[in-house]
This record gives sequence, structure tokens and C-alpha cells, in this order.
Amino acid sequence: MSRHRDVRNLDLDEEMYDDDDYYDGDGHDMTYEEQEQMEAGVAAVHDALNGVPGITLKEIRETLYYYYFDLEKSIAWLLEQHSVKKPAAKPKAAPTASKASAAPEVAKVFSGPSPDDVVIAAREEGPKSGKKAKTAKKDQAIAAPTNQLEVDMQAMNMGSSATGGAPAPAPPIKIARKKVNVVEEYAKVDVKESANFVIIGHVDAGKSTMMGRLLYDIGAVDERTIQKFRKESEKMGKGSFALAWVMDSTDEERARGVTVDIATNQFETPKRKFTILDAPGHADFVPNMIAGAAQADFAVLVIDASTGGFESGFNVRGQTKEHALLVRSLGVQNLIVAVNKLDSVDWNHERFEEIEMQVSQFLTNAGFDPQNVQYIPCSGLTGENLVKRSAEPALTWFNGPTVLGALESIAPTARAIEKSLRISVQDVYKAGVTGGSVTISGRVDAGNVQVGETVHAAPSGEPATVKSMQVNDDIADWAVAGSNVVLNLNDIDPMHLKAGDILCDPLNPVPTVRAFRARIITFDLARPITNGATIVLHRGRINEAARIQALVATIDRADGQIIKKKPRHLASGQSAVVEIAFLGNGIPMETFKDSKDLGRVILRTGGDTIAAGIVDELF
Ligand SMILES: Nc1nc2c(ncn2[C@@H]2O[C@H](COP(=O)(O)OP(=O)(O)OP(=O)(O)O)[C@@H](O)[C@H]2O)c(=O)[nH]1
Repeated sequence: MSRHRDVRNLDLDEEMYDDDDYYDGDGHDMTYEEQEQMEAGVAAVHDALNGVPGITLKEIRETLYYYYFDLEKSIAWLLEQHSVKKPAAKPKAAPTASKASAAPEVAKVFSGPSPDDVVIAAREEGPKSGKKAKTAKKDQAIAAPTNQLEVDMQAMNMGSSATGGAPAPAPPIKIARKKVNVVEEYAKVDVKESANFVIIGHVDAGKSTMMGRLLYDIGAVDERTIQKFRKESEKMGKGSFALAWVMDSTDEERARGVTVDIATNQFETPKRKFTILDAPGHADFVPNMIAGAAQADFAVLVIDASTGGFESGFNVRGQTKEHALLVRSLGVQNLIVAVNKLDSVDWNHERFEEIEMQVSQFLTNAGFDPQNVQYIPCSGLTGENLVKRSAEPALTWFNGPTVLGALESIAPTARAIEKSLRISVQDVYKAGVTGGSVTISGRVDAGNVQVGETVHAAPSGEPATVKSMQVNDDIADWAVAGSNVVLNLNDIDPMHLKAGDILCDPLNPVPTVRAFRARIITFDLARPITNGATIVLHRGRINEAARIQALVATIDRADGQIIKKKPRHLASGQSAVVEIAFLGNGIPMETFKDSKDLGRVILRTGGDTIAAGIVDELF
């Protein structure tokens, strides 16, 4: 076809080159629009890869097609392929620098959507040398045009390709394209905004009761269920916890009257779909609270306003401050402070003001912008100011929003739906609910995912195929970043997946790291942090034993300037750069710059939170 003549001066392998057809991976013609994209894409890739030998036109077309004409990904993949396959003979073929420089340049040429595409993986014995690799390439050329476009990905061992060294004996991965362009599909549909919020606060502050009442008042829980809970809880001598039972569903939680694990529940308003993450308030369950907070767009801090209640929750050992600091450290910027149980102090305005003053001082010091914090006097037990504005005569001094109004006023965090796929696994269920070998629940932190797609499980490195999925309890074909999903997976043994794992794009997997450098802020410390101290590192559902292997420097919190190199210890409220090494095999991790979700860590020891930090460098 004449429109391809401008790329004929590529170093073409005639054996593979067939200029007559566009290959679409399924043996079908492409649409006119796709052909246009292909034409522009081929020219742009050619410009970007000029000088890289051995790349065929057919390869360029196939790669562009798999990647939905995403130039950046296509170029990166082609470079990976060619830098590994011919490392010794043509060392200049794919220096890392050319990969880095090519992408931004072509991004200007093509600004279409770039979904995270592809992939069906299969394992084969990979070639061990450059020569054998070339044979494999030939095999690939013959095998490629089947009904599913498959590409030999044996050269996807990115570490060795970047250095131009001999290819590592990584097992090959074959890729096939995804069925739909999720980014385009998402743009077509009118999806209601969804938001996750976490309920935090000291033990017994009334978190579960408040959410139970909110769900009841909004009509998400019916009268009969509440009556049943009232009867059963009274029988157990726990009548005052009836509303909390809406959230606290396990026998242990109901018998103890204490939330143990994160409880989730959904409700919808005309404007939004909300997911409630009810965090446990008890000090023993802070790790579960961290897991919940990591998924939240914003938080509701519930404060017990009863006499003595506020004081015990707000002292040094109380969880009010620890929870607030934790959510801020995990990236939450917007907070609703529900000054609860105000019924027990006759809606006393002065009590409310006193609490607001003390809490606001603390929150500002903790890094919350006062403009992003709303204070609401309320009662989870009576429902005052939760869903409807209170008609209580003693509460006329307040004319601000209800808790629900405040929830609707905060914009959920913007999510990068075009980035590489990252799903944080919350729970793993062995038998697939609707088929599949494993079912997982989790949240799409970045990118998008669709049925039929192959995902990479980190850290096991095993591929899995998405058999079916649910998004916010509805059956769906695809999901984008920000969604809570349940995925039924095939082709993976349950032993290769656990809570805290990351499902990711096989072409850009999350690395598993044994050590890293981070900038941390220390909390109130019972003892200073010293070199060599063992800690438990928390990130989402992950709790991993680790060691502080170097106190690099203390730094100025405001501008990051070094105050002291190699300090002997760290005291309360200091900012510092530290190096941390895992005692085990490490965890999948990215820098904060690359992923706000995977690059934040919390450090704990002896049941206390000692610091929070962001990851700057992976070792
Ligand atoms: N007077 C009054 N009591 C309340 C209110 N909200 C909750 N309570 C009581 O406080 C106790 C604890 O309530 P929960 O909802 O279980 O507290 P929680 O914060 O969820 O507890 P954990 O999750 O275990 O930390 C129960 O006896 C509730 O009836 C309120 O608004 N007013």
C-alpha cells in the first residue's frame, strides 16, 4: 500500500514482511479509523527507532495493534525485544537512553488514548543465547498470524535488556491483545462517581453505630433487619450495639462489641456511589485500620463528645491522634470530623467548640489544611445531622452541612486510568465465586482491567487470566482505577496469591524489592529509633518484618535540606532519610513518584506506630 512507502527504508526482514495486509490479530480488516492510526503510528515509530536494526515493518504494525496504537508502549516494547535479541552483535541497538528519549518525542505526534492493553501469557522453554533467540524469532514469525496475535516475549527480562548484557533465561511470555479499549469505553458511558471513605477514631467513639444509622436513614438497610438486630443484641446484653451490627458482622465483633477488621458497605446517592470502610478503633487492630485507610479517598474522624470520652480518646495513648496522623500519612487530605454522642451532653455548644479548637490545632500540625476539614455536631444513635438536618431545638446554633452533605461535597481522588495496571489485593478466596480457580477482592489503584486479560501477580510473578469480574457488586466486563473489584481468576494456583499482593500489567510489572530508601516523619516515640532497629513495615494489607539499615540524615521538614548526616538516632517528630531492608524476600514496591499507593509506608514496632514515609529509591 502506497501510504507505507515512507517506512520502507527500515531494516526489514523480508521473510516476515508482508506489505499487502494490515494484520489485526484476528485475521480481520481494521476499521478506517484504525488504519489511519496505524499509518500515523508506523511513521512515528519509524522516526523514533531510526537506526535500530532488525525491526520489521510487520513487527511494528503488530506491536502498534496490540498496544492500540500507543506509541510509547510500542516503542518501549520493540526496543526491549531488539536490545535483548542481538546484544552482542549490535550493542548500540537499544541503549536505555534511546528508550527514554524516544517516547516523549513521539507522544507529541500522537495524543490518542493509551489503554493498558494486551496479554495472554503462556510458558515455554526460552532460548538461552543470542543465536537461539534469533531462531525463536523466526519461529515466532511463522506462528504469529493465528487467530490470536501472539508475540514471543522471551526477551521481556527488562533488567538484562537495559544493560545490553546476555539475555537472562527468563521464561517466555506470549501476549495477545485485549478485546476492548477500556479508556474509550469509559469515556462513552455516564458512570456515577464513586468514592471510598474510611471511618476512623478511638475505640467506642461510635463509628459503626454512626454508619449503621446512616445506612438505615438512607434506606440501604430496612426496618426489619434493624428490629432483628435490636432483639438479638438485647438477648446478648448488647442492646446499645444494634445499629453497629449493620457494620460489625462477625460473631466475635458482635459478642465483644468491638470492630476487629475493616468492614465495608456500599450506598448510593443521586450523585455518588460510596463505599464505607469501617476501621477498628482498638489499638490492637491498627494494622487493619491502615489497610482500610490505604484505600480511602477521604476520612470521617468520629470523636466521642461525651464527658471524659473525648479526653480519653485524645490523650497520647488514644487512637484519635494516631488514626488522624495515619490517614494523613497515607495521603488523605479531606477530613470530616463528626463530633458524636453530642446527645449525651445535651447538644452543648461550648463542648463542641472546645473539641473543635483542640482537634483543629492538632490536625493543622499533622498537616491538614483547615479548609479541608469540616466539623459536624451529631449523634449516630439518634441520627441527628447524619442524613437530615437536625430539628433538635438545642442544636439551632449549628447551620453547617449534614455528614452526608459533607461526604457529597468532597471530590474523590483523581485516578490515572491510562497508567499501567495496579490492583491491590485485599482478600483471596480459594474457590471462584462464579467459576475460575481463585477469587480476589481489591481496588484498582491505577490503569484498567478487563475480562479475558492476563494479569501478572506480584511478587509470585505468576500470570493469571481474568475470567469474570464484579465492580461495586455489579457484574462487569471492565473496570478502571478507583473501582473496587472482585475478580475471578483462571490459570493461577491460589498458593501464588495472597492479601497485599499486586496484580499488574505483565509488560510493566511492579518489582519486588529487598531494600529501599525513604523519607520518613517520626511519630510520638516511646524510645528513639536507632540504626539496626527491627520494625514491621505496613503498606495496605502487607505487614513485613524489616530493619532500619541506615539512618542517612535528618532533614528539614519544610525544604528537605539535610540537617545532620548519619544521626545516631531519631527522636519524636523528626524528618529523616533512612534505608530499610526487609528480613524476608521483600515486597512489590514502587517509588512514591511512580505510585502514590505503592510508594507510601508506615513503620510500627511493639504495637506502636513510630513513623510514616514515602519511598524515594528502590534497591
Ligand atoms: N449516647 C450515644 N451513644 C452512642 C452514640 N454512638 C454510639 N454510641 C454507643 O457507643 C458504644 C460504641 O459504639 P460503636 O459504634 O460500637 O463504636 P465504634 O467506634 O464502632 O467501636 P470500635 O469499632 O470497636 O472502635 C455503643 O454502646 C453505642 O451505643 C451516640 O451518638 N450517642
